[in-house]
Formats: sequence, C-alpha cells, structure tokens
Amino acid sequence: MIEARGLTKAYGEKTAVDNVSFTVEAGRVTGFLGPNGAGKSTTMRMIMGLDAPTAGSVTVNGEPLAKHAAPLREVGALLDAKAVHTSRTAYNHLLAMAATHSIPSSRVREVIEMTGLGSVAKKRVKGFSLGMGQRLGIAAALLGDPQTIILDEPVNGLDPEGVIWVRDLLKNLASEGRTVFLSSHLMSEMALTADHLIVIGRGRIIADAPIAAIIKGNGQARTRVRSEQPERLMQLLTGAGGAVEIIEPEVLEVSGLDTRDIARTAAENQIMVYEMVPLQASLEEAYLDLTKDEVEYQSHSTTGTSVPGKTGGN
Ligand SMILES: Nc1ncnc2c1ncn2[C@@H]1O[C@H](COP(=O)(O)OP(=O)(O)OP(=O)(O)O)[C@@H](O)[C@H]1O
Repeated sequence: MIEARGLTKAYGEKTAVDNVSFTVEAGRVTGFLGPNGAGKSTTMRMIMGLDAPTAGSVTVNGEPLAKHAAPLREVGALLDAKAVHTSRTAYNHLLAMAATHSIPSSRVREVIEMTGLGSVAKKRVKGFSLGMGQRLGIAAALLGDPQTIILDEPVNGLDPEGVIWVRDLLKNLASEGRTVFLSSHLMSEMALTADHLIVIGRGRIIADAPIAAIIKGNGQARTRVRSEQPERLMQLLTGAGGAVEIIEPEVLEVSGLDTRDIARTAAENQIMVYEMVPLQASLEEAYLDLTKDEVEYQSHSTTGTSVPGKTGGN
C-alpha cells in the first residue's frame, strides 16, 4: 500500500505537486492519469525516495521507502526506461542489481524469461530498441519479487503483443494481492488494465475513484438511434432538449435525453425507431471532460471538433 499525506514538491516558484493525499491499495491496479506536467513523475519519484518532498510524506507499506532495509524487495519501479545506457549485457545488468540485494542469479534468469528477453539477454543493453529497453526495465522492477510495483508509462514503445503482455502481467500481480501503480497517457489501455484511477491536474488530485465511476460521472452518455425519419426526429429531440447529430443516413446520436424520453418523443409523433443503443462515454472522453480546465499545455484543434463525441451542442 502506498500512502501520500499532504505531499508537496516545489521547484522554486513552481509547485509541481501541491498538498496531495491519496492511498494506493493492494490487490488492484491503480492508474495515475493527468495532463503533461501535472505532477505524475514527480509524485512517483517522491514515492521512490528519488526526490524529497517540500512538505508532507509518502510511505510504502507504512514506511518511507528509504527506511526499508531492502528497497528492491519492497518496491519495483520503472520510472525511465531510457535511463539505462549500459555497455553491460541485459543479464549482467540485472545480475549487478541482484547482487546489491543478495538476490540469486536464478531469479535473474526467471525475470528474463518472464519478460521475453531470453534471446537478447547476452546482448549489450546499449543496442536495445525502445521496446526491449522497456521489457528490461520491467524485468528490473520485478527482480526483487516486490509487493509494490510502480511503472511510469510501461507500454511506451511496446508492440501490440508486448502491450497485451504488460496488461496481463499487471492484472496478475494485482490478483496476487500486490499494489500496482502505473501512469499512462494511453486511455484505451488504461481502461483495459486499471481498476481504480487517481487523476492529477496542476499538482492537485482531481479524481480518485473506481474507473467505472469516473466514466459514469464524466463524459456524456449518448444513445444511438436508427430511424427512417432522422431529420424529423432530430428536430423533435432537439426541441425536447437533446443534443443530436446525424452520424450516418438513418442514424442519430443523442445526448442529454435518456432512452425513455427518446422513445416517448418518437412514439408520440408516430416515428418508427428500429434501433436504440445506449453508448457509454469512453475513458478518453471522461478524462478529457475531467481535465479540461487543468491542461497546462493546451493544443488547439484546426478542424473545429477536437473531442470525439463532444460535438452536437454540448
Ligand atoms: N527538476 C525540476 N525542476 C524544475 N521543475 C520541474 C522539475 N521536475 C518537474 N518540474 C516541473 O514540475 C511539473 C510537473 O512535472 P512532472 O514531470 O511531474 O509532470 P508529469 O505529470 O509527469 O508530466 P508528463 O505527463 O509530461 O510526463 C512540470 O511543470 C515540470 O516542468
């Protein structure tokens, strides 16, 4: 379990992490989301004892990480896969790390097999691709068989098979009762991997809830409606307070009205509807909704519609 209480980090004038408190529970995958510059990496570095808090504290299983006798056995972290520039082979790199914690070489071979690095274990890390470097970083994180795993952008650079492997690995680690905390900007992947989310914006926590609750509470639910009279139905539903878009011939997407309202409006006006499908907002939509005021580095769309599903008069 990771517990942050009043955790704060200032760099001169800039408060990168501003009085945040949260708990990352064991037994589930917790995702850590936020726009660029929100304070994710700074928070993770403070958890790992790589940066000292300006105020507040963060503990791992009840103690600051530095107080644990064998930190590698307590927490495994992948914070910056690119940080490994070594002329050692992958095997020797892991072996050197293992030696600092009296971890046997059999465990080194085990994590090499687990991470699919068997065929390149005797190659120099310097020549590794981004994906191989990422796998090596994950192997290093798992070396001490830690109770807590912290990964910053673990699927960055991995091919689709690698992405699925990381997803399954993290879910398995959580199901064994471990604490898994990961950041990623890939919303679709986060939606498939995490059980719980902590969202940070401009150094402050803006959401801390199960992923389903975050999707339900943010982003707009819509209904896809098929009808033979789409224009007429659009007019009526707009009049009833809905936001309506015709997305293909005979297909409308409606937000702001529930399926009962839509059915009633159609029936009262004798318009045949032959399909109604409630569509849940995606995590990406929910996330964009949640963080729309928190983005430090705002980009501007040149097409006029930047957020999928946000058109139609919301
Ligand atoms: N060593 C440092 N010195 C000064 N400012 C820093 C330092 N490290 C981070 N910052 C600033 O603190 C803020 C938070 O940065 P951080 O890297 O934690 O964000 P992040 O959420 O991890 O962003 P990203 O998604 O882009 O990786 C940013 O404004 C960043 O510029």
